[in-house]
Amino acid sequence: MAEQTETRVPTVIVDDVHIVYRVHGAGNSKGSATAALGRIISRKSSPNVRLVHAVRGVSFTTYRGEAVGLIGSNGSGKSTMLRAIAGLLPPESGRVYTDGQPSLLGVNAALMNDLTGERNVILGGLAMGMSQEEIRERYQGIVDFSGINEKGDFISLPMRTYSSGMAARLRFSIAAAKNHDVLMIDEALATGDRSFQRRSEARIRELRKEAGTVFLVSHNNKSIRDTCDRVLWLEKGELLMDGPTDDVLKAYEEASNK
Ligand SMILES: Nc1ncnc2c1ncn2[C@@H]1O[C@H](COP(=O)(O)OP(=O)(O)OP(=O)(O)O)[C@@H](O)[C@H]1O
Repeated sequence: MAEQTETRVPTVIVDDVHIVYRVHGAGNSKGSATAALGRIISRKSSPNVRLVHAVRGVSFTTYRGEAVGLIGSNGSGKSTMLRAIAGLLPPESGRVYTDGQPSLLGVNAALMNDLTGERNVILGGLAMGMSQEEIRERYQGIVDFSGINEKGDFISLPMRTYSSGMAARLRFSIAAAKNHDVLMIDEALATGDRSFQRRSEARIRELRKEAGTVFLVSHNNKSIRDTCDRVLWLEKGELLMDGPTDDVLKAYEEASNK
């Protein structure tokens, strides 16, 4: 067997990435369907398209076993960056390389509100590529981890009857049931209560040990401090700082207190 080496294995390489949103119908004039069709045929862009340059020339590399926090004020480009890593947004220029398929776990992850929690666990598992067998094996673990049934049999009720915290907990539990190459969590921890936050932080540490890279977007500096060893600070779409958690949070806290 090959000897254990100290080489670091890259999981995500972001190389000078720019991301631009095109917002249609941003002007005052109304757009009709025929006008839009005419523009498609003539290949002219709409006069009312506004460009939002959300990420501006960001580069970094992450490695296996790292937990990386993304911080920055509202609208600084954190969620956009994660969506680009997940392959959901094409960069305007630059490249994103990933080892394996990254999974994005947002508080808005698509679960079906009219279906029961139970059905959503099964659908979520299938969507992540788990087999029926694996889902059956892990089902009880997912429900127990989420704590949804602590106050009664909620798992057999439709998701729309859940509080936003309960729904977020179930989303996290489904996603955390699988070992991910790259797991990205957008504010998921902020919504659970204290004991769930502790459980999910512990699970993030486990996921890290199981070889993946974890990204965490959060406005809660304590969550970042407790889970991440490296932090990227984005501001106005630019990478302002990239370094050890304590150094970056110190600079960030100083800047926000000004
Ligand atoms: N779908 C979209 N269409 C157009 N512009 C968008 C869209 N989503 C985000 N933006 C813009 O891109 C910029 C970055 O937004 P993003 O959501 O990535 O920021 P964020 O750092 O995650 O913010 P927050 O901390 O508030 O969640 C903002 O200027 C925002 O207005």
